[in-house]
Amino acid sequence: MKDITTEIDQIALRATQITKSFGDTQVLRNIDLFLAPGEVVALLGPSGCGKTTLLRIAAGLLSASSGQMEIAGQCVVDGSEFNAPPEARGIGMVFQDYAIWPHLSVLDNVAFPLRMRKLGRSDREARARRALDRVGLGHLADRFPGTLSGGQQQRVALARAIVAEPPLVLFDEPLSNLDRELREGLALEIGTLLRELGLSAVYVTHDQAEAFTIADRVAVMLNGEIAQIDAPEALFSAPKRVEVAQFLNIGALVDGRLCASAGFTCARAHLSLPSLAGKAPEGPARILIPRTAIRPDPQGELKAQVMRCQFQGDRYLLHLGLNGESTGLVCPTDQPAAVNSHIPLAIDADRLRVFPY
Ligand SMILES: Nc1ncnc2c1ncn2[C@@H]1O[C@H](COP(=O)(O)OP(=O)(O)OP(=O)(O)O)[C@@H](O)[C@H]1O
Repeated sequence: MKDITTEIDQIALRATQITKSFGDTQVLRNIDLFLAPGEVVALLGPSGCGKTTLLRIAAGLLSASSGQMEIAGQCVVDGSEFNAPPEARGIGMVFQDYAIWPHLSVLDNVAFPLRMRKLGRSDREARARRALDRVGLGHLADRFPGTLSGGQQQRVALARAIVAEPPLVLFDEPLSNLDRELREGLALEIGTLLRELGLSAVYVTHDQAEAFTIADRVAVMLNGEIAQIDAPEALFSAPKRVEVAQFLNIGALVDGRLCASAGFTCARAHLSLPSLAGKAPEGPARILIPRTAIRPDPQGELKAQVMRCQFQGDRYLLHLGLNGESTGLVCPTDQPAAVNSHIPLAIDADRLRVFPY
């Protein structure tokens, strides 16, 4: 492997201009990605956007068509010619299907990466027990995987991935085979564990809540590109592209016009927002009204139509539309509202985003 000794402590992963094509189809387009040590980045995107392909290139399970990649200062990918094998990368991996060996005990499964590194038996076992304790499975060390639940098997895979405290752990939709409640709990635990151990990780998921629970930064992948990478709060408050706002379902997108005197107007939605004057060049524009920017107000400037009124036990959630079209806007209330009635909403102009065409 080519050894790049400079910056070894500053880089967990650096991908530069990675591309991947299968035949004539390009599935990754010029991916740049940087992870500092101890950082957790989620790759979030719809099915087919290239998340798993990028992760498999980082794991050494797939070669890139072009570009470079370094892990902990070592070059592991250089164009299509050089692709270091997975075992030479020193990374931990957790997959959707657990990938633990049924013929080995839980303890031996977890100790396996240490055996590959030729550690002595007592040292291996002590470290494997510590890793199992960390994931709450110390009492199951002597059991075999076939006797464990799905959630427990995934904890074994997690313990095995962290036992050698690798410079990078790769997760490929690790929770998607588990039921929702278990998923939420385990996502929180994985996030906490990674932070306690100071491990760097790339975490592939198509579940927003999971990505936001686990990651310091979330890379939204669309159509083979990283459309935006930011902290979860920044993605919501300042999506850089319409497509990112749409994918994250942040709120309603309204098409209209911006002009210097009148601000933003949309005749179809009977909407006029003078405060947006000067926020972007004059001309056709699209604004994003985030869910967090609206609240019911009798004097409100936006008249939204109630498309659905959903009882949620402790409150009602109104699903709102404009001109008979669903918008993605929702509004919690204490009182139910009739479907097709109109409610006035006040808009917090500071939270609006303008996307010029
Ligand atoms: N070995 C392959 N040969 C041809 N095309 C492939 C191959 N592997 C993946 N693809 C295609 O590359 C694209 C990206 O696939 P990838 O599995 O990376 O997507 P993904 O974002 O992880 O989706 P999902 O969330 O459904 O797993 C898809 O269109 C897929 O069909």
